[in-house]
Amino acid sequence: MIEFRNVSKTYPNGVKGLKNINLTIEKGEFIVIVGLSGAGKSTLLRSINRLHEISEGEIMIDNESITAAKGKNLRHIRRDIGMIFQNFNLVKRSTVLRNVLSGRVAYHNTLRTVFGLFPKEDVNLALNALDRVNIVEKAYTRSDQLSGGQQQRVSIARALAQEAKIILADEPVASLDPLTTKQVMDDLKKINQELGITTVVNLHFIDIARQYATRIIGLNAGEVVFDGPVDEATDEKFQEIYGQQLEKEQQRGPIGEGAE
Ligand SMILES: Nc1ncnc2c1ncn2[C@@H]1O[C@H](COP(=O)(O)OP(=O)(O)OP(=O)(O)O)[C@@H](O)[C@H]1O
Repeated sequence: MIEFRNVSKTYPNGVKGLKNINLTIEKGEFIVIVGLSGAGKSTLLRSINRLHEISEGEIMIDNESITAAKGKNLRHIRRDIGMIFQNFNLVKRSTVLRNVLSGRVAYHNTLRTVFGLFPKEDVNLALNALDRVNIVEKAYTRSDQLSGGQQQRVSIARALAQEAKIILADEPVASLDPLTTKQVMDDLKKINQELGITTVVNLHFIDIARQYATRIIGLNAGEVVFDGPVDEATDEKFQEIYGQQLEKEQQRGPIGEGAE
């Protein structure tokens, strides 16, 4: 469970990224956060694992305050949280397997992992993770030889190898075409359903959000302006919330059918 308690974030230049956010995200939910550019989606997502520090309030992960956590305790809470980025964040010159194994780093002492000495169980875990996202045959390929969609699947496998209980995905499909978008979103949904991993995804596009989310949270200017199930997140509702701002944003069409 992730809990935001009166969370605000003010950037050093005075911009308010988040304004008094109160939210509870239950285990196993698939949350999509939507909002226009600058609404605060990244700030909210990245505050969960403290990639961004909040200015006020507290964030609880399974009833433990990550806001107050330090040192080993903080590392342990973070170990349970996998992160997926728009640009994949892979070591491009390393093999796929090595990138996935990096999800195990937090479980071992540094020296061992610097030399790539992962136990056999970790290698099996990494290969299983790659199998789950259907690219195990790429395990020994250099990451920069993969397509964007495949690289994003490697980053999902890395979060699986990490044995994350929560996955945060910050615009995971923003650099991908519609077909690959579907494959990556399907993978995220599959692991959410099969493994019960709580998933929080930032997306720019409401129609993709509606296809995958169990609950949609809408942000505007750092505030929660919508929080509800998919069937309440209608075009009319979003028109009412975002009004003319929405019309200026390009809406992406539905994801193509027939992808694997
Ligand atoms: N490092 C920073 N310093 C100052 N202001 C920032 C910083 N990062 C973000 N902001 C501001 O905080 C607000 C929220 O930004 P954030 O990146 O969270 O929005 P977003 O919804 O993720 O937008 P996008 O979809 O464009 O990524 C914006 O007004 C942004 O300009």
